Amino acid sequence: IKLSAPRHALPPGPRALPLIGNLHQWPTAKPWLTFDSWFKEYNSDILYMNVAGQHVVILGSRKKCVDLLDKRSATYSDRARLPLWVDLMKWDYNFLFLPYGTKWREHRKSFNDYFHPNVVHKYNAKQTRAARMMARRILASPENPLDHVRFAATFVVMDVAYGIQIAENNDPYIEIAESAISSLGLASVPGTLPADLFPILKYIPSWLPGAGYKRYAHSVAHLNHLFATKPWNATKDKLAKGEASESIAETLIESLTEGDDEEVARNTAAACYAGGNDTTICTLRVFMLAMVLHPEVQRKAQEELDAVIGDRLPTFEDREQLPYVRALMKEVTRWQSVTPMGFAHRVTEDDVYDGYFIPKGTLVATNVWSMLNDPEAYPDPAKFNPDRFLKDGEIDPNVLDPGQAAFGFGRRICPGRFFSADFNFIVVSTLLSAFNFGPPLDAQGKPILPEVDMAPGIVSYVSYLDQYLLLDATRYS
Ligand code: HEM
Repeated sequence: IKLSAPRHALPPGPRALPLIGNLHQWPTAKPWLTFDSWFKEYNSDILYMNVAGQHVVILGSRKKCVDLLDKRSATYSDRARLPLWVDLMKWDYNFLFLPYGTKWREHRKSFNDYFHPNVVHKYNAKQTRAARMMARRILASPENPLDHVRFAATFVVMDVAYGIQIAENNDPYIEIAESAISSLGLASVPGTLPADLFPILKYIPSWLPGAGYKRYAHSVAHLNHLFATKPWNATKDKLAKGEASESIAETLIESLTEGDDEEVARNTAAACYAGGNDTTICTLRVFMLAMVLHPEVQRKAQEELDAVIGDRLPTFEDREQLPYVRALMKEVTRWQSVTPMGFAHRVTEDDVYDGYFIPKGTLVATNVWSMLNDPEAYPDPAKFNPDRFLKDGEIDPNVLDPGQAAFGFGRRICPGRFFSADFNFIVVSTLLSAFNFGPPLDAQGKPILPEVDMAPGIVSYVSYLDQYLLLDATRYS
């Protein structure tokens, strides 16, 4: 007699209904907060939901993420099948969306060649130039500093990727890229769009009522195609004329040999903008929000900058001597994560973990917010407090670096994190050296403070910051 293997239970979670499972309970507004409360309610840092037939596991601790996504990465590194984004919107040039396999591996390897921690220093000169350009632009028109920060983040990425120096206004590449990127705002978390949950929907003809999103998806596909090809072809043309300046695209094009398929090379350059632009801008928005709300932190960072570098603007050589600024950046990453649910992985084999069954095809979401707000790792987690990372004036190695959760896990961990840390350092230290951030004042002279509100999205951003942010340039000389 063949005995069947003992059945393992699925992880705990809300009770499911027939057919739709937990679809009706899937949280849409700030899902990371709902999941955090469920971890407590079910007394478990691993939860299970069935979203209309799709298995979803939500992890709420770093240990669980490391155990599964790092240690079992051979089976936990796939991505959700996202037909709307990948097949219809043609986001597949961004390897974030590619399924685990040869094509993803080729893209990842090619990208790593240019973003490895040992090579990113090559971009420091371009990053410093962009930060200084930003400071000059703010000085010339301080009304909306966020625009200048966005410009700097975009300028540096286009310069590093293609050697293209974008125009100050109405740059054609940026118009294409921003329109395409904004389509990502359509969904809150991967798997929540109708066509992602029900792949059959992608076959609905776009003229049917209710299928407006499909028409929209076609227009995004066109923009995505233009974005992946236009700056790449422009670099090729310049190279042919001997006019190309140093860039990742230039090196990639030069290394292509007759008959090579250009796709991986072209997508490597395009992924710099696609992966890095919004995340960087949103992180810098969190920084500015924190400065408006916490003048005492701002003052402390400025005192450190003044003591270490005096009158000039900061450079990368100063970084080691600026522990408070480094701690401040860690706290920005932790306090309001711009990727509060990371980016879901998919399991490619049935698995058993901690006595629970995790079926093949499960989407594994990482509730990064819970990890970065864990009071054991970070006491009084809601408080913005860079000092939590310091001991005797130096970075305390015993406090968990928030980057250990904020940038994801395993083989899919963010490959742009070293570049991002460099750019954010030079922008933040330049801004703090040159400007004071503060809120506007009401008629009685009282500060009008912004709310801490992170809008849901694949990349979450601080809402309503613009009208609460004032800069004064009295520090600039
Ligand atoms: C504060 C800045 C950033 C944050 C918080 C961030 C966060 C993330 C996260 C959470 C993931 C998914 C990891 C996972 O699946 O476990 C990811 C993937 C990725 N990031 Fe970043 N990122 C940032 C900056 C950047 C930059 C500057 C670049 C490019 C220069 C970049 C390029 C990518 C790419 C290409 C992937 C896809 C990796 C893959 O699927 O194999 N990111 N990032």
